[in-house]
Amino acid sequence: MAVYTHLGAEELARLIAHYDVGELVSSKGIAEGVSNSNWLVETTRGRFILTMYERRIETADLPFFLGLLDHLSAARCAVPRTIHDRDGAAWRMVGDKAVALIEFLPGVSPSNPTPAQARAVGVALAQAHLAAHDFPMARENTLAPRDTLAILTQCGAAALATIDPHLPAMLDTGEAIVRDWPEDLPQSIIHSDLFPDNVLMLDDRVTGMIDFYFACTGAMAYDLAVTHAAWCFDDAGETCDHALGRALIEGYESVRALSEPERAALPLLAEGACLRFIASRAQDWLDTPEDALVRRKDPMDFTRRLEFYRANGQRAFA
Ligand SMILES: Nc1ncnc2c1ncn2[C@@H]1O[C@H](COP(=O)(O)OP(=O)(O)OP(=O)(O)O)[C@@H](O)[C@H]1O
Ligand SMILES: N[C@@H](CCO)C(=O)O
Repeated sequence: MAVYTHLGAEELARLIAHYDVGELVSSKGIAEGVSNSNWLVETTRGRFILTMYERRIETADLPFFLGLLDHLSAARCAVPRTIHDRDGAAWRMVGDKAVALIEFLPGVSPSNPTPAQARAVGVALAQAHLAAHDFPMARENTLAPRDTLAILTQCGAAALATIDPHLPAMLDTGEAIVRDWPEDLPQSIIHSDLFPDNVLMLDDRVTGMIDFYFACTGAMAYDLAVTHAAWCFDDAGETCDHALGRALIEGYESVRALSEPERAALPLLAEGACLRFIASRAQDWLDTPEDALVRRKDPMDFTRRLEFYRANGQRAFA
């Protein structure tokens, strides 16, 4: 369920007429995703994704997010471009909500990634990091470890314990991560949420990295660590698939070699990545009623990953 707003046929046709994309033929709400409303729109000229920004995304950030898509796709990265309207605008308002028309890319998100697919994702991520170097805009990471620790602190130990008795321990672990966090690693614009469901693939080829709505200025090795945590475990985070991890990093380094400090920092960066998903999932869990239509994501899937990185250090990446 991710169509929060009803868009009538006439309203949609009027909206599409602002773009040079032919006439509206059909439209279908897309079930996947939880943050925005998305439609697959077909016109006489092709297929497009129409996104309506519902919550969490500030309109003031849209020039950054949509400009980044255009910048990366112009550099031939596997990223959809934004379709601009006849006046050149990357987004329009429908009532009080911003909407953007995005290039449709073929492909499906892998549910059981193979090493060849993980390698291809590593390549695509490194290409995006290099291509984003000359993107002229910046955006602060609002989910850095100190922010995510603040989210957990705000939830409070008692509320966290209602999710799982082991969750409050993450408050102390989070303190340690914040204390040791490296601030001087090489930076670019990073995706920072490159889970398999944000990657479209055809066989072993990445056809699209999507959902750049957490993209920000940050350490490139942190983005690789996020991707490792997101791709290389079973859903519950109980087992790390080292072959996937090796393939991911090998693919990344085939385009951009990691420096020694980046390699040395990977375990801690991965802990910070886990902390970020523990915090956002815990907050969403507490904010979402049990009987809501949206399935709540379990923060404990990432406490297990975090503990794995803590216990294994560099061995997690061998
Ligand atoms: N450019 C695209 N080309 C093809 N399909 C797309 C594209 N963008 C999005 N989709 C489809 O729409 C679905 C939802 O998109 P997305 O994940 O961006 O939703 P969201 O609500 O913004 O994200 P989330 O809830 O994950 O933060 C994707 O799973 C994918 O199937
Ligand atoms: N990809 C994230 C959701 C976006 O913050 C998760 O799985 O928790």
